[in-house]
Amino acid sequence: WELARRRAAPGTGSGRLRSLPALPLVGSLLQLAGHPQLHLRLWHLQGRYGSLYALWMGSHYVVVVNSYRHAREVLLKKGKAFAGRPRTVSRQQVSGDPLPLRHGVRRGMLPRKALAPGRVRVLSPSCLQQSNGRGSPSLRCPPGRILRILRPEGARSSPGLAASRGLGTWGQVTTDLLSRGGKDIAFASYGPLWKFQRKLVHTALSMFGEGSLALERIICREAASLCETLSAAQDTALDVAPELTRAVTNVVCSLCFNSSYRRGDPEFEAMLEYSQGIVDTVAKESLVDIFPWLQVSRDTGTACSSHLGREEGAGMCPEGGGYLSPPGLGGSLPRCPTRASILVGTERLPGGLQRLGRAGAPCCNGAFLPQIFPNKDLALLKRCLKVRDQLLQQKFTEHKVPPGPGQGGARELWGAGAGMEGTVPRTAWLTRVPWQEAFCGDAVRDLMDALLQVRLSAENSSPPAPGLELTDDHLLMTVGDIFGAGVETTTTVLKWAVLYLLHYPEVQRKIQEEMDQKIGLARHPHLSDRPLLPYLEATISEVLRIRPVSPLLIPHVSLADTSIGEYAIPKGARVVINLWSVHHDEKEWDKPEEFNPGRFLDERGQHIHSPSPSYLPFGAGIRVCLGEVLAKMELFLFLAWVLQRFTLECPQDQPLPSLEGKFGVVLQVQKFRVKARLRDAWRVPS
Ligand code: HEM
Repeated sequence: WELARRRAAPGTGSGRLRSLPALPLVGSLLQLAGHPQLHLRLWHLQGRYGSLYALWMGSHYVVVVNSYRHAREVLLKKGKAFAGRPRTVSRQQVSGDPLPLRHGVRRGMLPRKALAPGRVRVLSPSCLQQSNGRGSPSLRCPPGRILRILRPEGARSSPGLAASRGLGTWGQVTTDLLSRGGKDIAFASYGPLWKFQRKLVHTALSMFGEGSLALERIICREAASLCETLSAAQDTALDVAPELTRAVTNVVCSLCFNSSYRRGDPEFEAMLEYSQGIVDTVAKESLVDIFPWLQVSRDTGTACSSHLGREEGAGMCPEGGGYLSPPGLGGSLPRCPTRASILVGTERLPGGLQRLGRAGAPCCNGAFLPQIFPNKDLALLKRCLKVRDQLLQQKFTEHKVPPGPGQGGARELWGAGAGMEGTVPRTAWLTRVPWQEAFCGDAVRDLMDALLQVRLSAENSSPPAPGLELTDDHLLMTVGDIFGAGVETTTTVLKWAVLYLLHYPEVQRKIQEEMDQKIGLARHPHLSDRPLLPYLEATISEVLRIRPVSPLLIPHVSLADTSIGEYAIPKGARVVINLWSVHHDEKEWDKPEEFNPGRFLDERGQHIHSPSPSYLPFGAGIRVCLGEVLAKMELFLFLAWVLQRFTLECPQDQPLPSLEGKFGVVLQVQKFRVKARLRDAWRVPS
């Protein structure tokens, strides 16, 4: 206990934010422990610390925002200053100076073969220790080659020091794995590349989706298929979760890959499984995120596109901690004794330079602490990501090589479903036919095509725009993001909506009455019916309020010294917006615990409006959800189609399912079954 101390929050006097007590190393973990619902714990803590307070997650300084006033300041007024995301590694280009070494060997003692050009090399932490803090760690390489070592942002020396400074930006191991170190949109740091990716997806979404009849047709096709399934399972207790997931997945799949799944497709089953694994493990502020050195590297590396399929370049995959053996190298890579290798093969740099080395992302964290604690969550996540990456890679390759006349494209070459249970197809064939030649940019059918086309035009324009270099990883992670962010969120909101309709049959009746009056039975609902169905719209809004699918948004990070209210917020602080608190604030909402769609309607019940500005289900400002329009289209059409035909009921022999969520990367619904009864008007008279 003598070691116990209160860490001082930054700022002075009245400008100092109240902070939960914190112990060295573990931070405020003891105050948060034992409560699986982090958003509720943070909500309750307001009683003692006020609506804006700080805490320590291990060495991370975290500011918790529980009120709309402060959320608005973070997201809207100072959106740019708070637009960062937690990161594990940063890219630091090497200068030419020798690496200052604290322990271990000096530069001259590095194995010579490790620096030989054109060779794959793996340096182990035992021979290369971290910098002692004097600038970027660097090594002088043979001419024309650059050795690059990545370190966590802000980590100047040891994690201990970072912790004592209090603002260590030791990052989210799980989200870094998920996004290959932030090469996606959701977890990428604010910067020109992130802006570029966001703009690309935004344009592609408007091209293929939002507002276009094509997307409405896709959603309606899936809604019809969902209704068929409900019809076939009529009067039995059905787990609707996989059906809703399939419907939403198919919309996103059509958008991203111009393809969809039938019921029972093994690829779809694999996808369901890996998605659940990711939801169960990512971004729960699990121990491995707080203490990255808790992870164990195993040989379960995920396929990293920048190394797969290249004749040159191989080594340890940064994401998975495993080794990749590319064609020609025969898998005979040296192993790092501590399995925390940091260097991998070569990578092209603009200007013909070759870059050697890539951090074993979270594996090394620049700290090279012994990795001795097994971590089940992490192992599960890596397994799931491996499957996801194989799938993404397969789709990616298919898009690069579209089917020629009489060909089934890449899928035919490798066989349908290839890659899911086996290994990712090697790209030896691709190296013979450069994708740039095979890719048919004229027929842009989906998001993947659109991204490839941008990439192609960027490659053709010389010199490439600085800082806007889209690698294969960026493309894959961007599409992966749309999948990750687009499927789980929308499906979860649909599940919550069904659950609330079971609890509130009078709400369901009112929606159906409204539909009967305004649409009738002679036609299907369309998007243009939205203004005609305000009660359905209000119900969707109330579901999004009472059970925000992303109760803590995605953590933001301050990019400069700034402030919230009168409190100083230092650069690098993580800012968590507790959307649960914002949506359940009694000062903003009348009886916030009550499910009452009517609160979103005007006095005449004909127009939808929010009674309080304290409503941010999609976030706001610079980092606002990219799929808000698409998600709202899906929620409206799926619910309208189902409720036009079916009445949803709780199976007689079962109690009403719980309305309590399970905190995770989304606020999950507990498993439940539902009976979909065909409404009388739809029954064919016998
Ligand atoms: C009902 C469904 C959805 C809800 C409630 C939702 C909510 C959110 C929230 C709260 C954020 C975080 C904002 C922040 O950190 O400040 C977010 C980010 C994001 N969402 Fe959604 N989302 C939904 C559906 C979608 C869909 C369908 C897509 C894709 C088409 C999507 C793509 C994204 C992306 C890419 C981000 C990251 C934006 C960035 O960091 O710049 N979301 N979403």
